[in-house]
Amino acid sequence: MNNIILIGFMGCGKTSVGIRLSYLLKQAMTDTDRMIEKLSSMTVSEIFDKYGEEEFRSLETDCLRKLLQEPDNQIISVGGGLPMRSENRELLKQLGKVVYLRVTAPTVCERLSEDMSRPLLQGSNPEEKIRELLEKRSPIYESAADMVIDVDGKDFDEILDEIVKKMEEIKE
Ligand SMILES: Nc1ncnc2c1ncn2[C@@H]1O[C@H](COP(=O)(O)OP(=O)(O)O)[C@@H](O)[C@H]1O
Ligand SMILES: O=C(O)C1=C[C@@H](OP(=O)(O)O)[C@@H](O)[C@H](O)C1
Ligand SMILES: [Mg+2]
Repeated sequence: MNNIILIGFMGCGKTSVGIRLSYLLKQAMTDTDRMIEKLSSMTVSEIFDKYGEEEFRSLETDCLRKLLQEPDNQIISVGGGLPMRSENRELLKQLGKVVYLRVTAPTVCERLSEDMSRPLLQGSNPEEKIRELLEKRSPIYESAADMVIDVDGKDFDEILDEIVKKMEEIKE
């Protein structure tokens, strides 16, 4: 399929870049977190609290299977942990081109230190958790990606420009 899928760590900008890319390219947009919240009538935090992370991961897999049945040419932003399941990485490949928005820990800390909506960062030492998780996940994001965009210090327009240019390059 020809979707564009945005992956990367929490706070790298998947959802906000996805919205802007969808507007720029005039393509529909789906965010898997929002899709799960809509289908379950619960927030991501409520799902983690009530059913735990594994159940949330299964809902993410369900989302990808549903997206395979939906119209093509969408922008899809996924949750930061979704590519950790190998089954999900296979589904992402089938769905389209995977764009990894690569971010460093200091930028994530700056953006998310006050944020209460990400259950995995609600412990006593979010900075340490961010560094730990980022180190563990980075090689997996890289292995799942068709292209990598470094996002630190870049504004949305710069990131969109890079994505569009690199998409054209890999089409040729
Ligand atoms: N390139 C950027 N420049 C400035 N702020 C950004 C950038 N990308 C994301 N943000 C901000 O960081 C926060 C997290 O972004 P979000 O799109 O929710 O990330 P993700 O979906 O990857 O977790 C939001 O407040 C968003 O506005
Ligand atoms: O990295 C993760 O495991 C998660 C990332 C979140 O999405 P964002 O990456 O959009 O913040 C959301 O899916 C959930 O809180 C778990
Ligand atoms: Mg998001």
